[in-house]
Amino acid sequence: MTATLIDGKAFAAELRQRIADEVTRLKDRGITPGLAVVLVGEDPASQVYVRSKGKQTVQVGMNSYEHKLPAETSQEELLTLIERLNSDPAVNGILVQLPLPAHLDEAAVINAIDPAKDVDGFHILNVGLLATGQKAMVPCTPLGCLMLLRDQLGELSGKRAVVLGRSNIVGKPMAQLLLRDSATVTIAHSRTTDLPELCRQADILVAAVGRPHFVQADWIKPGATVIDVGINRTETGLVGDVDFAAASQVAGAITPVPGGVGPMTIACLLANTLTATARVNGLPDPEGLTP
Ligand SMILES: NC(=O)C1=CN([C@@H]2O[C@H](COP(=O)(O)OP(=O)(O)OC[C@H]3O[C@@H](n4cnc5c(N)ncnc54)[C@H](OP(=O)(O)O)[C@@H]3O)[C@@H](O)[C@H]2O)C=CC1
Ligand SMILES: Nc1nc(=O)c2c([nH]1)NC[C@@H]1CN(c3ccc(C(=O)N[C@@H](CCC(=O)O)C(=O)O)cc3)C=[N+]21
Repeated sequence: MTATLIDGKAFAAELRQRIADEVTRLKDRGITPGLAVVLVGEDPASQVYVRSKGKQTVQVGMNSYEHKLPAETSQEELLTLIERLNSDPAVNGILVQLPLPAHLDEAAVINAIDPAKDVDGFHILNVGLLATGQKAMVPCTPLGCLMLLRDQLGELSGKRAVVLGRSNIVGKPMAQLLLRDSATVTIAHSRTTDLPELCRQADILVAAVGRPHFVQADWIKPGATVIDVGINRTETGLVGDVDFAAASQVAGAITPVPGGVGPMTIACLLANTLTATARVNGLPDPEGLTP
């Protein structure tokens, strides 16, 4: 069997087009959404993402504000910037690129962001709102994965889903979204026993582990839908957490790396910025951009 390729790049391009159309409508009312991205330090991979985010923000007609701070920035300086962005009406979304340098308190920084501008959905208020089924800002990567899964499968209700990874930015919110769609969800991690056997029961397998080619073809239930979140840089280039070549002979549908979840993450960041802008202006949520 050869799996259907889930084209995240094309899906993300369509999503950005819809966002651009909505931005045009907002601009007619005198509203231009603005996204502020804060990068502390000079991590080369982070610089690439931030540049790419800034470019796509402008392409959909939004204002992009980039704040690049030196690696030695103090907690106080960073919090002062966040306070300034919180009270700036031109800024509708704030993203602080993670990971932060070790001397900074990541949780304190995230929780200092106005929850209404928290387009990453990492603030404890948004985490709690999502967990209790209330209107939240939803983390971009899991939201992008959910969109791809719904597009591929239609209905997720009753499906068995296994999420590999329990991070606050991918694994846990992914599990919450799948649960909200009434999938039967198992979260696996480094202490999980009999991982291959567990994965073989999954109709939906989401891999967010951060290890190249970790998921083997014989862990996959024939016909399953496989979402590969992993971004791993190796000598042979960018690879996911799934052994793609072998897995695509077993899976029913699978995302590639690159060109799968990655582009969806950035498109969903713009979607969240649009949603935040609509909400702060008392407008209804834009159609199809929220779970
Ligand atoms: N495409 C995109 O847009 C994005 C991609 N990523 C990528 O996704 C991947 C995961 O990211 P993130 O969640 O931040 O990573 P983390 O390192 O925070 O979490 C990794 C998770 O994988 C688990 N894990 C590690 N080793 C094993 C193992 N041998 N067996 C089972 N579970 C294991 C860890 O378990 P434990 O908790 O027990 O340690 C942990 O829960 C990375 O490759 C990252 O680059 C991340 C964000 C966005
Ligand atoms: N506050 C915060 N929010 C994030 O959402 C966040 C973060 N910090 N820190 C880092 C991770 C990682 N991440 C990616 C975004 C896009 C691609 C992406 O577009 N990838 C392309 C390839 C890009 C390339 O070639 O390097 C693809 O998969 O096709 C990947 C990874 C967001 N993250």
